[in-house]
Amino acid sequence: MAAHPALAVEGLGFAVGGASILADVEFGVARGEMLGVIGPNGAGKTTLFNVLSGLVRPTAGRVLLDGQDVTHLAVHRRARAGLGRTFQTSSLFEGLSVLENVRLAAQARLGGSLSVLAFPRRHDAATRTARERLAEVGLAGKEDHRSGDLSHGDKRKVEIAMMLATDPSVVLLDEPMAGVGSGDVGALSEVIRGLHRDRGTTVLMVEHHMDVVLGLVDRVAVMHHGRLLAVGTPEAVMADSTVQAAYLGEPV
Ligand SMILES: Nc1ncnc2c1ncn2[C@@H]1O[C@H](COP(=O)(O)OP(=O)(O)OP(=O)(O)O)[C@@H](O)[C@H]1O
Repeated sequence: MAAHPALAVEGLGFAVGGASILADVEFGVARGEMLGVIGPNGAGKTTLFNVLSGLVRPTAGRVLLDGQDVTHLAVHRRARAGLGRTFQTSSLFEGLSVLENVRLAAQARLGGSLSVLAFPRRHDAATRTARERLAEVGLAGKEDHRSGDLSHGDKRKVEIAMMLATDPSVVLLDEPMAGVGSGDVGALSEVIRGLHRDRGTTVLMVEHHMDVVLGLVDRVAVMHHGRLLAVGTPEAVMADSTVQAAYLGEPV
């Protein structure tokens, strides 16, 4: 058992204009664990992810990555420390091929010298990484497709491959099933399951498809009005009367 959770938040709060958007949010995610974050619309899930990834600075509390306080680190420095993120809306360059999109992410990771001599080697290494990550998400054979022509499900897989190309140890998936056709949900769920099972990546996932979340995660955190209502196994959380009350009138 590692000494520190892979990711933890302590006393997290975010207030703006007198409104409390997040308050006293506190939980830890163990290395290799998959945690789902659920809650009714407006509960604060996206804000929480924005605070975790560094897009939003909390007004109280701390974010710890492998025990290290990253609360004041900028997005790119957090990414370099091993935190990956996908967004609710697509972040692909639609006019580029599938391979080119993932290669760009891999190149960003490899970074380094801009020397003309070093460039071809880095380009080759990035291409190799991109092909491997695409195979991992089940897109081998689609490398040359134009990204904009893909189904929503395949676009999501490209985004996951891009994130994997940066070699993250903790990933934040923000509504990975948003806009994905029902026929693609199963395949995408398997890709997410693979992140966790095959790579041992620590995963936090916000997702509205309750059956998807409950079928994938080890534990669920339920948010309501900016607070953490409950954290536990899917069975325990869904049996919790306060959670049921929060969802009253909403399909669970
Ligand atoms: N910077 C901000 N200024 C003012 N209000 C904000 C700000 N950020 C978020 N909010 C408000 O905080 C609440 C929580 O928003 P958030 O998007 O985090 O919820 P959510 O759980 O992700 O909702 P959804 O499920 O609809 O995506 C909303 O009422 C939102 O309007």
